[in-house]
Amino acid sequence: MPSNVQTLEVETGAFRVADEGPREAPVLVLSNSLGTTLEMWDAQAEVLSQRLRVIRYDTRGHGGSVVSSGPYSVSELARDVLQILDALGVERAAFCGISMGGITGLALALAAPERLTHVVVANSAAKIGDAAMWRERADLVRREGAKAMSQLAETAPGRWFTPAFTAAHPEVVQRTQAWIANTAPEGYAACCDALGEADLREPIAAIRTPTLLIAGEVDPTTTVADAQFMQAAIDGAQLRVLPTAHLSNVEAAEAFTQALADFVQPGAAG
Ligand SMILES: O=C(O)CC1=CCC(=O)O1
Repeated sequence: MPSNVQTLEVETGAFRVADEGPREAPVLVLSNSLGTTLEMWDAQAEVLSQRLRVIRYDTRGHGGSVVSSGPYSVSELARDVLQILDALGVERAAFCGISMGGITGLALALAAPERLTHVVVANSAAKIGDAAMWRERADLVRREGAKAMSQLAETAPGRWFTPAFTAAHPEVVQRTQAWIANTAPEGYAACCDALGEADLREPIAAIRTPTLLIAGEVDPTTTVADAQFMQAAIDGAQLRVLPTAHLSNVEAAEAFTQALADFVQPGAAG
């Protein structure tokens, strides 16, 4: 469970932020995936906030953060991160994002490399899916509202987890389904707009921030091949593949936390 949760009012809106761990420690920012909230990072925050200052936030359109009307863009999502860091007086941080959070990390590493010590891009891609699919999903959610969010929640386990994990951990899976079911339709749709428009396949070659890519072996959405493409494009990027589907930080929480700690600050996971 997150502690020290606050609503931060910044120029670009109000953001629900949890800020945990020693004030003077190096900072790690955690950024959620589409249809989830900062609670998705509970397992990582619990361990890593022993030695790092862990700042997590609900992405625009999600959880308790601002739901402005769309379309959003990944540049806008990256700008929100900078506003949050500015408001908290943080000059430089390591950034770890999953899926939508991962492509936000790529945009951040391109727009403001001087603010990042490391970037971890999990279960993501330089281009996620295709524009037509995201347009269809955004249209459906805008048309059907809460009914579409319930449908997306019902089908989420098939995208997010392996069948074995879903069968073994129904209570964890149900908790994640509640996040998406409760996401504001316009916030969700506006993030789909951002994903449909984002194509960083060429720009990422300019990234010089130390980069770790994490992929899920059987992720149906952002594949190992997507991660290998990024690894080939980004100088020195490392790649870890975990035995998971899309939400690798939930499905393989311990291994994910260890990989993140080993990269950002060896010893931070004990
Ligand atoms: O479709 C999903 O739910 C998976 C996903 C795609 C982008 C993201 O952040 O999550």
